Amino acid sequence: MRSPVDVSKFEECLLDILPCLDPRLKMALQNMGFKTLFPVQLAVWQETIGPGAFERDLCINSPTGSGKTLAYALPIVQMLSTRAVKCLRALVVLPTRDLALQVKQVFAAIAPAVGLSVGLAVGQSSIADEISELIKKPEHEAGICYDPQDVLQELQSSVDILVATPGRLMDHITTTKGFTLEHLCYLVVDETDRMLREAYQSWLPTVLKLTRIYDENLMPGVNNFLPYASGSLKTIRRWGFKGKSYPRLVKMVLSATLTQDPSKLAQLDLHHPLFLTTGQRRYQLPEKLESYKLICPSKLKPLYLVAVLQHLGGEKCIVFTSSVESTHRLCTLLNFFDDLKVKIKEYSGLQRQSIRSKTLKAFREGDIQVLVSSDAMTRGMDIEGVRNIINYDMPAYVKTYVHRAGRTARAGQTGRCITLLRAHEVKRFKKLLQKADNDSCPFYSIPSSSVESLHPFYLSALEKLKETVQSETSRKGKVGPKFSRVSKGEKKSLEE
Ligand SMILES: Nc1ncnc2c1ncn2[C@@H]1O[C@H](COP(=O)(O)OP(=O)(O)OP(=O)(O)O)[C@@H](O)[C@H]1O
Repeated sequence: MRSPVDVSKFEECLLDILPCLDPRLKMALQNMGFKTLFPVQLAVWQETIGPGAFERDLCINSPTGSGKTLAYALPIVQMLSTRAVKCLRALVVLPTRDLALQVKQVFAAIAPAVGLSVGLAVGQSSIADEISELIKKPEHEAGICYDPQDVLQELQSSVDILVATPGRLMDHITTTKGFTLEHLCYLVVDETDRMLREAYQSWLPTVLKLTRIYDENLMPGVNNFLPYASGSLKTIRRWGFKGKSYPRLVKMVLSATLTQDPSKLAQLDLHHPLFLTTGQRRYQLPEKLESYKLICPSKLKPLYLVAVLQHLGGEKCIVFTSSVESTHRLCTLLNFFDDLKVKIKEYSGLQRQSIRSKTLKAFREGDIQVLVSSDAMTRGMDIEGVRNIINYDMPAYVKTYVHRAGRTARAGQTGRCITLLRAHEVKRFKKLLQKADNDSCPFYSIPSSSVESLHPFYLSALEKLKETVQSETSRKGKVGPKFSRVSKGEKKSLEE
């Protein structure tokens, strides 16, 4: 960790000259429209398929939109392409369903080219449906009675690679017959700093325990986690160097704001971790991102926002607020501005997953131009064509700024991030940006006439909002609108 690899020293590399790339994967990448590997992808390739040969665990800190997903997906798929027997060998864990779905799509674009299958465990469908996707049952002849124990022995994984959220992963670990991590070779923890912050039913210690040596004398109780880990195929892990088990579970941990705190990283039990980072700073903004600030009086913030949206003229845009409540209220209010000729929807952790997925699809396809979002959208989401980010509420931490702003200016594209500030926030915002090595944040200017002309519409929109809030309140029975029954703790995690 003390001698990091500087990813900024790497250049993009043409697929044609990338050493050792399986030609089937090259074709799959070309079908995705990719001609080169990005610097972080080349750096990881060197440490995995290249001379590094997966000998060390990798900690990858690289800006948003720099292509971290393919950086880990490609070497894993290439390594597994020679596997003889299908079983679960790679596990990728992410904090949210939408993010897991996105990562699964990247794997699904390359893995079938070499005969590998990818599964998803996120709770999007019923557990029964998910199990039938993940576990293959033996085919038996009708009319013959089989010993249930034998049937259990024959359950097999239908997937080689699994992309999961921690909650559903734990469900499968504890209850799904035939689901085993015994053969796992690769573990990826994406958005690591976010994943380490929450214990999620001890998913990480459980996964690590299940991938070490199963020796009841040395680890009493380990078999309690393995009620159904059976099957005729066995992966024998032995004691290796310094008491580590062999074959070793290779780990890759990544984020655009990866922690370097050893006490936090220690939870991952990394093997000679190698740190790959871009430049000197922990917080790095995308090269072609332009940051702007817009100072406005507190009461007139919605007006300034409407003026900015008009100014952007229907370009795809995400507006971030600080909570699920303000997301809902702001989105409702914006929709009362009749002459704002853009389609606006909300996206927050408080909505049902089906609604969120529908909104996301419409936004991806361009049927919605503006998404008002809580921090549920902050991390990882990759949506083509988002050219603008607006921080309606100033982010409290530089990390939040980095992830929010990082929804634009991805993959070398340009993008802008406009932050609405009240006068007293300006100084704090400047300090926050300095942590991301950004001293240049000019004022975003909109003609005062465009704000003034909105006043009459604003008053009537506010009136309508008041009525809506009242009717939502009475419909829900009690205090506030639809969030009234969510506890403070729950709200915090929903906002993430
Ligand atoms: N080699 C490549 N050539 C062209 N485009 C690429 C390549 N690799 C990745 N991309 C594109 O770059 C975009 C960003 O990739 P990805 O989502 O993996 O970034 P990230 O570093 O994980 O970002 P974040 O930190 O926000 O999660 C995606 O749209 C992806 O399709």
